Amino acid sequence: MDTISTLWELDTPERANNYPTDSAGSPFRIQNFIDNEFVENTKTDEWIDTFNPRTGEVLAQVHKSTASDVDRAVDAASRAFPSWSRTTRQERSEILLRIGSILEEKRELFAVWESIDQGKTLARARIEVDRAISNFRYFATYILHEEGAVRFVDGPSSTLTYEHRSPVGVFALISPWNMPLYLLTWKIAPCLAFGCTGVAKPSEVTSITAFLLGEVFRQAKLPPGVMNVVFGDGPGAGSTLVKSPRVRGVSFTGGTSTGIRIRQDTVADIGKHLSLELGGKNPTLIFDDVDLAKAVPLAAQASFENSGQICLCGSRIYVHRKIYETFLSEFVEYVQRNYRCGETVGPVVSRQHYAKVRSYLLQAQEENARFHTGELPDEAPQNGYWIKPTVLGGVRTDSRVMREEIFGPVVTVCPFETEEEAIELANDNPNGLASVLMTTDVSRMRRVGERIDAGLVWVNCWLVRELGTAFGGMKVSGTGREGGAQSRDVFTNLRTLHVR
Ligand SMILES: NC(=O)C1=CN([C@@H]2O[C@H](COP(=O)(O)OP(=O)(O)OC[C@H]3O[C@@H](n4cnc5c(N)ncnc54)[C@H](O)[C@@H]3O)[C@@H](O)[C@H]2O)C=CC1
Ligand SMILES: O=C(O)/C=C/C=C(\O)C(=O)O
Repeated sequence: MDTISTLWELDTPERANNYPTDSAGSPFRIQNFIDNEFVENTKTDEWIDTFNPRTGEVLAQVHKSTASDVDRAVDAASRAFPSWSRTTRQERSEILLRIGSILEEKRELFAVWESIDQGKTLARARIEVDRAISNFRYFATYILHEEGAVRFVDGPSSTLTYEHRSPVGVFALISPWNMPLYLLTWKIAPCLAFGCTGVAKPSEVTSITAFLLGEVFRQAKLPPGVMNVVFGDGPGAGSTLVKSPRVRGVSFTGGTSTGIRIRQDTVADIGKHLSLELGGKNPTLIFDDVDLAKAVPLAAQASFENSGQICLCGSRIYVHRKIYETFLSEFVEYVQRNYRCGETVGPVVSRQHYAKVRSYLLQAQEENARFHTGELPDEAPQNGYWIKPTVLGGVRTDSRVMREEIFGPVVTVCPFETEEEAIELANDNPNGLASVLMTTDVSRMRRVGERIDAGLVWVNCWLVRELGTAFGGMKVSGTGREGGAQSRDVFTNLRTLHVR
């Protein structure tokens, strides 16, 4: 049996964990999905090892696509575009709904492999598969209810003026390793719904659920070539893909420096659509009127969900001086009790990422920061990439620890005196993705919320997502927005017709 057919049946942790190798003792291999077929490499036979973050052992090997593999996928997407772009909304909607239903039937399969591959808890993985299903269902129905603007212009010009949209063309859909299926489908669903075709390139660190997704497309009878998946590294496959002149748009989620690189690599192709969702160093502001019984769990969840590996996690907590000491002791106690490695907290994703997160903790130690809980992990990870949830105090505002995205289970806590100071501290950072504001004062919600430099301001909540609202960041956190009409703007070209 081929790999995909075997994997398709392994939908419990026990069965999946017992399939690390083929009969020859090698890790199983993840192949490109082009024109609805899982295909062999065209030029080389190079593979990238991926690791189980819980153990550090090799889990699978990912196809290291060459430029000719990428070209083959772009060819397929280009050939499929004319007919896919002419399908009716109803037809596209039905296919997207079928994809959603197959994903729902295979919910446990996807959750089990996402958890093994990325390290996240199974509970977290299930939430993310549900969200992937919603991504398809949301855009499948959005396109059926979309309305355009029409105006009758009186007077000498006397025209009927209306807006018409058409799909842009082939898209590069590039996603990171922290929420692999959830974020890739956030791109694939609108791409298909608005009539574009695509080449998806998931992170080489977590490719398994994207491989399984190919099988979902096949079973849903998505026409060949409409959505292709190439695997491989960023500087190789990813970069070739975004630079291809036949690729008319790029939707990217990942690190800020990679986003800047992609922007540089596409700057001369002026008409290429670009949507970049990048890093965050998000503030959580807690005022003295809050109920700590609610504020403490919310702050902990925003800090440590998915081991802090969500670009929306709150990594800088600022607390009003009046309640600072009480908040800190309750917060630390809550984190120690509820966020435990191996139970409610998974490892970080990779050895490289472990080293990165550790380097910030080392710096914190060298700068005499206080570890209220957590510790500097060993230099070499033992049996997986485990880092304890860590709460730091006394970190200088100009420290790299305070300024840069760590993207791990690490949060800083500092006091503030006034509302004005809280806003200044929140905005004193190059990033501007998300923020949390906790207060019961309704006028403060607006006064402060409307001045925070962040594309998303959650007031007394976190990670509440309504897929029709704009999603994205300010400052170095990105370019453009996605979600509902914003996704439509990414994936379509707009023309205005004046008809006399
Ligand atoms: N959404 C977010 O905010 C995320 C932020 N990060 C941050 O970025 C840091 C680096 O993590 P990486 O895994 O290296 O993220 P990355 O941004 O390099 O990887 C994201 C995706 O981009 C691809 N890629 C890399 N270089 C590319 C290029 N030149 N052209 C086209 N595609 C390219 C990768 O293969 C992957 O699919 C993390 O430590 C973390 O701080 C990482 C993942 C998600
Ligand atoms: O769309 C969401 O709900 C979450 C998005 C998270 C990211 O984009 C990220 O962590 O990179």
